Amino acid sequence: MIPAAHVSAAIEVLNDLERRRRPVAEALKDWGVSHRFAGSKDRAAIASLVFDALRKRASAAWVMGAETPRAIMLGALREARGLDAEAIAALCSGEGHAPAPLTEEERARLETATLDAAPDHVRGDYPEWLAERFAAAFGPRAAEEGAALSARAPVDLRVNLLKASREQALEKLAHLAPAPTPFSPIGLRIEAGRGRGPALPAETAYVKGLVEPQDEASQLAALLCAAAPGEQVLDLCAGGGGKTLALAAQMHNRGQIYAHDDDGRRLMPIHERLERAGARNVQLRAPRGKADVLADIEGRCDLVLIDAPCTGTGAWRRHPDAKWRLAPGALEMRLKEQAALLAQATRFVKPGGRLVYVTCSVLREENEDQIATFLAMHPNFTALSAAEMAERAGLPELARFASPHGSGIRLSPATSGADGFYIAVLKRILG
Ligand SMILES: C[S@@+](CC[C@H](N)C(=O)[O-])C[C@H]1O[C@@H](n2cnc3c(N)ncnc32)[C@H](O)[C@@H]1O
Repeated sequence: MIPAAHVSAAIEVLNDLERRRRPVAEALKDWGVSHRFAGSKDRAAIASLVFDALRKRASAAWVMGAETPRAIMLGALREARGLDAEAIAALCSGEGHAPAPLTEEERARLETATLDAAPDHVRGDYPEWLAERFAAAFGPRAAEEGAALSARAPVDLRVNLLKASREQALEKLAHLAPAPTPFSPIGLRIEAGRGRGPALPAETAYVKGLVEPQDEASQLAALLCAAAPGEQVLDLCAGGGGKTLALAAQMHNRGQIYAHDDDGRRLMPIHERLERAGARNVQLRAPRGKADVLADIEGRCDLVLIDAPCTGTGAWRRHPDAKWRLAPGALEMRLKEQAALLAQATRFVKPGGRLVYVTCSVLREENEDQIATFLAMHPNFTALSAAEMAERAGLPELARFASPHGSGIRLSPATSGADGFYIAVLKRILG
């Protein structure tokens, strides 16, 4: 397929998404099934165009003065890919499988339209219903933060210290040109290209468990738990085990991690990941009907981690379709789940122990506000300052990311180059 045909195919997929309102991965898969002549490189090129269009949907539509899939794709070629009107016109020749030629208006808009008068949610490419919440979280930097959340994410890897040092992993992956991550002392970063990312599952360093894909912010969230060898740790929302594995390495396989999730299916990948990583201090505690599978660790944990279900607004670089599918009802639901999890977690923290609350959301309601409400209702817990959190983790430079809205640390692509994350460390007062 020629590049112009990729653009036509991307417009088709965007049409499908608009009509059927379903996840982008499903729409791309179906397109591949019904166009079997397209090879894997073509499919990757089309996916990349669709993702760019979703990243820049609002600004592209503003530039083009229309919200049709074609308008969004054309606008995104300019906004996400930096193509000028001439280059876009060359793609839209109308010949063969190329998109129809540009109309006069389309061409004029691509040549002259600007975002100067656009509201923040358009310049920052986030849904209008979140405009007030972004303003509350970021003030005058809302558009800048949104724009950073709509850029491509690099591929970050966490080096598994159970198996290798960062220097050794760097050497083994030298052909991918990784660089050390700026804040995580155990991270490697492979900058985002336009095509498919590195084929990690085929890398020996991955197969042998020397590295795990994990965004730097997620690595830092685990590091801020400051789990020590020998501790008793409950990972209450362990999911696929990203943080569990990071904690196991931090603890040098000593002590015990109990990995739980109320959706047992989510825990399934953990077995294979633990094996590959050589993590040996993890007990899975999957739900078993009505049984209280965590009863024996009540009041015994040095650390309880809540990697909470959230809106995922901080991870939009990786899931650009999710931002347009997110609905106010989902936020309400996540807020209730988070409050319930915080209350539930208190049962397991021993006096003097820590409760670490993490989200990949940038919204205050899910972060600082949630913690403020919790603290007001639980006077036996107190929040560590950002400086204390950073110091305890041996990462004093993270203190600069102290939240301006309350306790905890806030990371975001615009400020730290990593995904949007919020981390609060609460301590249970002795006695
Ligand atoms: C952000 S994900 C966890 C990601 C995981 N910790 C990692 O690092 O890969 C949130 C998880 O919380 C789980 N969850 C939601 N409500 C829960 C509850 N009430 N109790 C335990 N887990 C819950 C979800 O099933 C989901 O797997």
